[in-house]
Amino acid sequence: MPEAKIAPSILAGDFANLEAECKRMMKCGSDWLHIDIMDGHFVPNLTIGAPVVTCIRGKLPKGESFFDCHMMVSDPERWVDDFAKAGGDLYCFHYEATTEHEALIDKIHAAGMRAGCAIKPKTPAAVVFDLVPKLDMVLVMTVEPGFGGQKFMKDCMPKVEELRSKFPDLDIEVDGGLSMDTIDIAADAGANVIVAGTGVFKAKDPKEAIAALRAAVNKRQLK
Ligand SMILES: O=C(CO)[C@@H](O)[C@H](O)COP(=O)(O)O
Ligand SMILES: [Fe+2]
Repeated sequence: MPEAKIAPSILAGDFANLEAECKRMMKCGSDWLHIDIMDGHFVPNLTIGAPVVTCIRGKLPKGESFFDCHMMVSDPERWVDDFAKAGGDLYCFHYEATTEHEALIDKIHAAGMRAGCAIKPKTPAAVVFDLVPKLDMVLVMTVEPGFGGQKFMKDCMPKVEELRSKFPDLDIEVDGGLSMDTIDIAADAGANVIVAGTGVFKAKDPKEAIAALRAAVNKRQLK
């Protein structure tokens, strides 16, 4: 299993102080910053677009911080070049949002980003099997996408187990409701990239929370 990566979701941070919030998470030991892009169409919520990511990137140089862009958008092809220019490192589109998966992955790679594919709770893991050789990451959603602060859906874990047993070296991300109460279940299933919004930003000590999430994933790797 690849190494643990902890990716705080800045959706749970203070949007009026994004620079400070991102830097705070980096100081607290985060590996990646998870940036939730919602278009009010693919999901019933609106967040930010490439102009805001460009501004954050201006404050956090490329190479020093990794932007994991979770694209909850219809027509994901449309934003690839904008997010590459904005400084995105990984462009994770939703399987459900397109029919041209391979072409989209090629486009993301041609733009210089890693390519991820996310599946919603009701989408079976098998849809991505043939895409995995081209993908850098699969994201198994553990809530219905659209909002932070929802309850972790344990019934998505068989999909993580299925993916991990078929693809031992794949980065498998889980997103939604991850905290110290749920991390062991996700880590045992085989997830190694952990998104946590509420679980980190609202923790008494975010640094401790990030370290504890990482320790839980690493403990599973030793089993
Ligand atoms: O993509 C999403 C929600 O759609 C997530 O990234 C959430 O923002 C994670 O927040 P918590 O569930 O950890 O509070
Ligand atoms: Fe997300």
